[in-house]
This record gives sequence, C-alpha cells and structure tokens, in this order.
Amino acid sequence: MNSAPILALENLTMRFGGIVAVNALSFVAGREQITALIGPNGAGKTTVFNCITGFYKPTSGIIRLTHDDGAQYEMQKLKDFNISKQAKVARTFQNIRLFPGMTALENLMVAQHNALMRASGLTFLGLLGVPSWRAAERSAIDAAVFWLKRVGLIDRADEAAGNLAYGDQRRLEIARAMCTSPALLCLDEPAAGLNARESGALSELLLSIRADHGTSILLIEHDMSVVMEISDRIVVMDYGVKIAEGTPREIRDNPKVIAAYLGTDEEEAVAVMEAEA
Ligand SMILES: Nc1ncnc2c1ncn2[C@@H]1O[C@H](COP(=O)(O)OP(=O)(O)OP(=O)(O)O)[C@@H](O)[C@H]1O
Repeated sequence: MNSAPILALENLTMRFGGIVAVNALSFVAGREQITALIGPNGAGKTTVFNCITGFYKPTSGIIRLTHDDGAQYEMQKLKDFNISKQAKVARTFQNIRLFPGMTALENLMVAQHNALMRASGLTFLGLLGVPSWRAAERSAIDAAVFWLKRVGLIDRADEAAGNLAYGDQRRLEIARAMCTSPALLCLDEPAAGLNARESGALSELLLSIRADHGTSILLIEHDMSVVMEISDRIVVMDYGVKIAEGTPREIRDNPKVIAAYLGTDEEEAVAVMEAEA
C-alpha cells in the first residue's frame, strides 16, 4: 500500500468577498480509512468539499490526492471534470441529486458515461454495436447490478429513482458514486433524514465499502452516532479553521469541541463535562 495519505490539504483558504469560509486549513485523510469532517453549522465543511471536488476554485492552498500507484494530482489545478475522471474522486450531496425520472439502474449507467464515451470512440460506434462498445456496456451493466445488489436495491432496479423511499435514494446515490470505482468517496451528510435503523445500515455499508474495496472515505456528518461508530479519524472545524483532530474517543472528550457545539467557551464546556461525569 502506498504510504502517502490519499488526500492532503495544505493551507486551504476560500474567501467569498469579505467572508473567509475556510482559513488556512490543513489535514490529511488516510488511505483506506474513513475520515469525518465535523463542526457546527456554517463551520466551512461543505465549502471544503466543494473545493476538493472542483465546485469551487480555492483562493489559495494545495489539495493533493495520491493514488495507490503513486500518481499525484493537485486538485486545485485540475478542471472540474478531471477531478472525477482522472483523480477519481466521487461525491454525494447534502440534497439528493439523482435523476428522478430515470430508473435506479439507469442512474447507475449514466454515472459510467466516461467509460462508455471512451468505448464509443466519441462517435456513433455505440449505435453500430461494435464489440468494444458492447463489452464496455456489459461491464457498466455488471457494475450497476453489483452495486444495486450491494445496497439492497436490486429488486427496485426498474423503479423510477424518484419513487424510491428517501433512505433508498440515499443508498442509490452511494451506489452511483461507487460505480465509478473512486479512489476517494466524499459523502456530504449521508445520514441526513435517515431513521436510526437506516443510519445503522448506512454505517454497515460504509464500513464494508472500506473493508471490501479499500475505498478511502471522507465524510461530512452531523449524526454523531454514525461519526463515532465508523470514523478512523475526525477533523473538527469551527469558523473556517481546524479546532481539533483525533480518534473518536479523543474528539468525544475534547472540551474545545464540546464548547464549539454548545456555543460556549472552553471553561463552561469543562464544567458541563464534569457535571455529567
Ligand atoms: N457561495 C457562497 N457565497 C458566500 N458565502 C458562502 C458561500 N458558500 C458558503 N458561504 C459561507 O461560508 C461559511 C461556511 O459555509 P459552509 O456551507 O461551508 O458551512 P458548513 O460547515 O457546511 O455548514 P452546514 O453544516 O450548515 O452545512 C458560511 O458563513 C456560509 O454562509
């Protein structure tokens, strides 16, 4: 296994006019690990995701991704479409962004358009059904079926995505991202809106994706039961800066983190912790 972390942020800063949403943020996400990015509302987490995945060009700083084979990408220099295509970073969104009128299977096929376009030679070869196109189409279908089975939706393959229950749509989004065989999977609040049973199933799914496929995962999540159960490391942000970093146990007992969530100062947080102990 390559010893470099899958992702390294160095002094990432993102300004919107006078607002500094992310301020000189540095952290690494370990290879084949689950790293959670947490913090109170407005801390800057989604902005970090948007910089990593090319939605925003950061004001300054470096976002370095290193593949298993040693290939390195400075993502702030890549065009946004190359972040998924070359650097192999996939993401899901805070609000579900499936194609609601397409079936579950079709949503997973669309996600693989890069491979299919290549096989078509960027021409009409697909229409003629040449062998290279047929092989690429077959493997795209196989991947879609594999991931539909994996997330427990194979029986709903022909159902319009918009008709699926909310929790099923969330899992379909993860399946769609995994169809692209990402080196890094970025999940923006995957447990939002899920009930306790669905959150438990989500935790199991993410742990198995890491264990069986060696996928590195970066996760923004407010549901602390999910974060504490599955994260190898947690990075905590508040007002655009990193205020703590560590294992779930270290973060749970960190007065700075508790103070940030309670909106108090550290001394008050210690008092609350002592009262609860
Ligand atoms: N496009 C934008 N233009 C101006 N300000 C922005 C923009 N995007 C984010 N911000 C500001 O940057 C700060 C960080 O927002 P961000 O959405 O990254 O926080 P967050 O930690 O993801 O919050 P939440 O947990 O509520 O989703 C906020 O003050 C927000 O208003």
